[in-house]
Formats: sequence, structure tokens, C-alpha cells
Amino acid sequence: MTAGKGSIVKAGEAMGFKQLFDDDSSTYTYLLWDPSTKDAIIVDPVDIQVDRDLKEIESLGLNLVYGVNTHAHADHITGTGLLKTKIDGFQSVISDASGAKADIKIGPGDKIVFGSRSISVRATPGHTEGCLSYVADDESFVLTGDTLLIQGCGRTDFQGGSAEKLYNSVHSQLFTLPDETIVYPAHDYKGRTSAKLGDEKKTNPRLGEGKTESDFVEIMKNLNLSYPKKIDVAVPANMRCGVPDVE
Ligand SMILES: N[C@@H](CCC(=O)N[C@@H](CSS)C(=O)NCC(=O)O)C(=O)O
Ligand SMILES: [Fe+2]
Repeated sequence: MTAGKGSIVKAGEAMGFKQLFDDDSSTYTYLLWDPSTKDAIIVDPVDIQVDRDLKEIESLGLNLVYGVNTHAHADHITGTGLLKTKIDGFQSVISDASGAKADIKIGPGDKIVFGSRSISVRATPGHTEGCLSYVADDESFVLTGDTLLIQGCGRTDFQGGSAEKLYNSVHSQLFTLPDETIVYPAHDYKGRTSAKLGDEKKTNPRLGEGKTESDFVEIMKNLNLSYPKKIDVAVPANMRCGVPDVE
């Protein structure tokens, strides 16, 4: 008889975490890892930053398992296609609801496991139909993608966006987490890196205390944002998780 393989996560031990920034699209990429085994995932890598990411991964001694997308981005091409060409066995991940091609499709309630650590998957549609947020195993942080931004949120005017769905996603899936949970978004346009969820519940000008669903729908109707410059190349590429079209 051979014993099975197990691991112990010491109480209070923090997950390995590194936040990286792409100036061109103001995108945050996240490296998360198990400090004991160094098994790791990368969340929302950007194609033009893959060499930087690989250097980080090497210097931290990480074994990258998955490249996880929060959604099919409209403003930049995901790095998951390029990373597949650089790391043997590396697999791309995106939501089933995105309709995108990937090695692995996931949905609400699923867990992404690396070593003895994990993030759990919450469906947070509204910015796009397939948007997901990822909650750390100890609920110390949540990666909100473009669903909840610091003092803002993702736009809801294209790619199957819906202000009603986004409002409901934030209130039912994100604002139900503890106040101490740290929000790490996929973008910030003002140099902010994180926020306490409790502060967003209170003061987010679109979704915080006192803002009703109809207030929110009105706010989103009047954002008047210009379309992302790279949308026409980014969306088709991201529907293949960044793998070049061979047809
Ligand atoms: N100017 C940028 C695009 C800016 C933009 O539209 N950002 C998106 C997230 S990327 S899909 C968004 O949801 N913004 C919400 C907001 O309130 O700013 C470009 O040309 O790429
Ligand atoms: Fe987006």
C-alpha cells in the first residue's frame, strides 16, 4: 500500500502574491503561488508583457500551471496564447460563459488549485456575460477583473454588457465577502493598486451605499467612454485565448 499525497496549509500562511502592471492598457496581471511547492498561476497576463512575466516567474522559482483570464478583454490581447508556446504543459483557462476557446473552461463554484492553495470562481457577469471573479482560499483578497474597479466598475456598453447584471453581480457575489477582503482589479487608470472591500461597499460612487439599481443603470448610460483602441484585434484574439488563428 502506498500513502496518498497530501499537504498542510499552515493557519494564517499568506498565499504568494505579486501584482504587475502594463502601462499601455493600465492592466494588472497577478502571479499567485503556493509558498511551499511554488506551484503558481498567472491571472490576466498581457501579450506584450510575457517576457517580463517569464523573468518574474524564473526569479521567483515558480512552476506555472495555468493562465487564467477573468474575461475576454477588449483593450489588450491576453498573454495566455504566447505563454503556451513558452511553457510545456501550461494551460489557458476562461469561463464557459465567455464562449471563448481555451484549454479549460470554468464556471461558478469551481476551484483553481495550485499546490495546496486555490482560488474559487464566482460568476460576475455585467461587463461581459462571461466575467469571473476569483476569491482567495482564505478570503483575504478577490481578483475582480473588470467587474469591480477601485471607485468604479467595468463599462457595460458592449460585448454582451448589462448594467442590471453587473449591479446584481457586485451586490450578490462581491459585496457579500468580508469588509477586510482586499480588492485587486484588472485595471486602474489613476495609479491605485488595491482597495478594502469595506470601503468600496461604502464609497464606490457607482455601486456603494445608497446607490440603487436604477441609479446605477442611469450612471452607466451616461459614461460616454470612447471605445478601446485595440478592440477590433483584441476581442477576436481573446476569443481564442490569444492563440493565433491558423485558418
Ligand atoms: N481607453 C482605453 C479603454 C478604457 C476602457 O474602456 N476601459 C474599460 C476596461 S478595459 S475593457 C472599462 O470598463 N472602463 C470603465 C471606466 O469607467 O473607465 C483603451 O483605449 O484601451
Ligand atoms: Fe474588459
